[in-house]
Amino acid sequence: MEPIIQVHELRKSFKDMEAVKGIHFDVAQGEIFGFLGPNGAGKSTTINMICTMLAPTSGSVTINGYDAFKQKAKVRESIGIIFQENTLDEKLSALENLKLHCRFYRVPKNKRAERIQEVLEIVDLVDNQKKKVEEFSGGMKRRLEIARGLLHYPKVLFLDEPTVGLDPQTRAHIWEYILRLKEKENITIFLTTHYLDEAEISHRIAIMDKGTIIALDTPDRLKQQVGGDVIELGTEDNDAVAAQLQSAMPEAEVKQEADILRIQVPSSDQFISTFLQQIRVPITSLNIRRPTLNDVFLSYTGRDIKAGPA
Ligand SMILES: Nc1ncnc2c1ncn2[C@@H]1O[C@H](COP(=O)(O)OP(=O)(O)OP(=O)(O)O)[C@@H](O)[C@H]1O
Repeated sequence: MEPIIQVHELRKSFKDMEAVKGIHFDVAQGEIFGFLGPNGAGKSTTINMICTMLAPTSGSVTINGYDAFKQKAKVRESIGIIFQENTLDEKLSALENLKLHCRFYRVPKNKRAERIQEVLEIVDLVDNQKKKVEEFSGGMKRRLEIARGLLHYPKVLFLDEPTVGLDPQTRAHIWEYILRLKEKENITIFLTTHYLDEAEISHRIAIMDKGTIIALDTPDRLKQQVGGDVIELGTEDNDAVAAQLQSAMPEAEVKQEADILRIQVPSSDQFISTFLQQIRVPITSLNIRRPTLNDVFLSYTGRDIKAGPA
């Protein structure tokens, strides 16, 4: 089957600043595609081009078989976008918001009522449809936005930080709804998030940095590529231990974080059997674990995903 999104040699310059430097990737139909990167990496610029909102400097994007730069209307019919900021009309009810959007997206008149109830059901808002949006909780507003993004039967849903600012329980619920809709409508999901535990849900993850895609694979394979074990060590003199470690185990990747050393090694065995005993300063904490997506992110970008621009 043809990929639903095909991005080829895509570039964008703002004056002499090249924000996107000739990137390539495909997204398969029905895939959850995670798109990660530190602030300023070029993610929004890329998404805006894919969604027809920004003209590229060069390159091509095909969505659902349509050229994103020559067949904008067709592409817009094929996609739903859930922005970070609330774009609902707070003075209207949920139902009125959805009706308005149906008109805007030209959902056929005879299908509107049925489709509205379908999407309300997916996000569990049937009983609240007559309430004004200003009376909704943050989680309910997000769910309504997701419902609205689905009204016109899009093939691809762009979710930009779908759960930002929500509490963990509401975040978990939003994900239940997103997965439910994936099951019901076999939609492709293009996801950006700064929550790496949420990115785990992706079939594949692309990591963008400084205008290029620096890694693209399944979460498991990305973690395998980082490989080995991650040791988090706190001592009373981290600087001295870091220097000692660099000469004793040159293969170890050592990063100083707030009050710990984050050490990546092919295997923790040697570290435990020899190095740990050589440390002459008191150890305050020790944790050994397998790499997480955050380690993948750190290893590729050199930054924590929650950190600001380099
Ligand atoms: N309209 C614009 N004019 C000039 N420079 C821009 C414009 N839009 C983006 N940039 C620059 O392009 C680079 C990429 O920005 P972009 O917003 O795509 O990054 P991002 O990965 O989405 O970051 P964030 O996670 O913070 O949203 C940044 O250096 C940004 O300052």
